[in-house]
Amino acid sequence: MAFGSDDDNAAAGASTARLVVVSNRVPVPTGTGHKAAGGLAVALEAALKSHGGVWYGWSGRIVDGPPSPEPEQKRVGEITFAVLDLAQRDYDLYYSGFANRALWPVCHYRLDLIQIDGEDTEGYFRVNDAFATSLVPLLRPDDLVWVHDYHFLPLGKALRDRGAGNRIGFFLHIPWPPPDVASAMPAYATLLEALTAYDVLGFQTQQDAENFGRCLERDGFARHVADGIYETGGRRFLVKAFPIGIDVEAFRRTANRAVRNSVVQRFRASIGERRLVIGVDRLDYSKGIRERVDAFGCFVRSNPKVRGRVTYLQITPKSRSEVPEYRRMQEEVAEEVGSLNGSLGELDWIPVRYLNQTVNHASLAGLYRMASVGLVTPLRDGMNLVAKEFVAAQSPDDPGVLILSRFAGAAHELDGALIVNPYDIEATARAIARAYDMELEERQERWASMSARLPETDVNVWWKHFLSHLETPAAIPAGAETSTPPPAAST
Ligand SMILES: O=P(O)(O)OC[C@H]1O[C@H](O[C@H]2O[C@H](CO)[C@@H](O)[C@H](O)[C@H]2O)[C@H](O)[C@@H](O)[C@@H]1O
Ligand SMILES: O=c1ccn([C@@H]2O[C@H](COP(=O)(O)OP(=O)(O)O)[C@@H](O)[C@H]2O)c(=O)[nH]1
Repeated sequence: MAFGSDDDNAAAGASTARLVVVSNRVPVPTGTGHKAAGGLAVALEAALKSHGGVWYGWSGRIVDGPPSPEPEQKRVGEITFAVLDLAQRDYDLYYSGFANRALWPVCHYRLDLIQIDGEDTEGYFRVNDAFATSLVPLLRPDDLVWVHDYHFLPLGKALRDRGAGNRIGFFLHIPWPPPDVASAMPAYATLLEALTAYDVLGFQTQQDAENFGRCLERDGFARHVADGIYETGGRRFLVKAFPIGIDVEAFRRTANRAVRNSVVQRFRASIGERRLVIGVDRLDYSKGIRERVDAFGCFVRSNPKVRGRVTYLQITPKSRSEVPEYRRMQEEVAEEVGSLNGSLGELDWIPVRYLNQTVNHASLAGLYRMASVGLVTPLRDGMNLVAKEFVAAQSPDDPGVLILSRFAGAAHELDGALIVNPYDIEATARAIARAYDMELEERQERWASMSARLPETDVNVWWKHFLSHLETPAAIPAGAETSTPPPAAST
């Protein structure tokens, strides 16, 4: 089956329909002079500004009593931010429970970490229903609705059940595994059936889109009709890869200015002439941080000449700390770093600088640019924007080398990186050594090929591309229809 032979001309995004974006986190402006935080938030804000619209989701607040069913609304320019509070119990079941202890591990191929709990499952569907019930009165018949991520898999179906006839799209920011792994999800059949209610289902990579298509076909949830188009119950929908990216020009500009950034200057002074190896990740078991620390240790042990001459900076804000698997790995990583610094460090040299803090983009860009090596070695990752930011931040005259896990979505595009299997500690250590010693000419060649690819998935191209497909029902070219009978449905 083929997914997304590309009609990129469609990326014009000429729609005039109003847009309704739904995501768990909503960057509600806090005051005057507001600026959205991350690249994704900035891009979705740009999409909403160009169409006018509503950004709907969780307020970020947890309340003691029952939350109001009426969304709190705040209009800023062309965008209305509409958010619901969550009761503590609903947050525990829907977000910390089902989303982050069942869906997240399954989608990241970690069946050993999955927690299946009937109350979490019930809570997840109930919260999705509650979000749908409160959204329906805000919808106009012509609105385009764009739902984001694993928190809201059944939201489209819940909206349809409440009468929404709109075009509704869905984008999954995390991987979608093959059928044998995906079917370990609790309520798998209910989730898959619910997903067929969307008009467009977007994934980070071709592989994720294909995995999802195989789930649909293997278990009889839908029939493949042609080129990513599926059919069930008399309606058709599109399954396609829409790889996300960063705002390339904005990030390049930030990096160019970053030499003057005082945080970056202070850091430079503190490491002196030492070479910099950098990692930037949320503290998540999917990011492979422990394996990476081990690989760095192995690199130092097998290359005595680098002792005292290199600093590995790992910037790692804590994430989802209320989830036991995250708390456990936070302790494990801290222990690993402590043990490595204890055994390899010297009176005047600490090999790993480990920070549990969020660093802003302006400083990050400067740190990426200063680094000789960028370590992006997740065990599994939907895309990984850090990899793209690292490339965008480099100076063409003296670019650093990206070491990239083959299991990050970004590895499908950034072929100039040194691609590694992050489970193989010694091989990753050898890649660090190779990057550390790489000649300028090879570094420039590798960087140029990656840099040239960044604009293809620029985040503004990404949202225009997705919306152009959401606006226009997928047409099947004459003669392209397949005639495979639908496989028998399983429960
Ligand atoms: O909202 P949190 O629970 O604090 O988690 C933060 C976000 O993590 C995930 O990010 C993913 O999206 C990135 C952009 O598409 C992608 O590059 C990365 O590979 C994914 O892990 C999650 O999908 C978001 O919903 C969370 O807000
Ligand atoms: O201290 C930090 C750590 C991370 N980030 C940003 O958080 C995003 C992480 O996105 P990615 O796709 O790499 O992973 P996710 O955390 O979404 O799984 C990137 O834009 C990073 O620049 C940041 O601004 N400050």
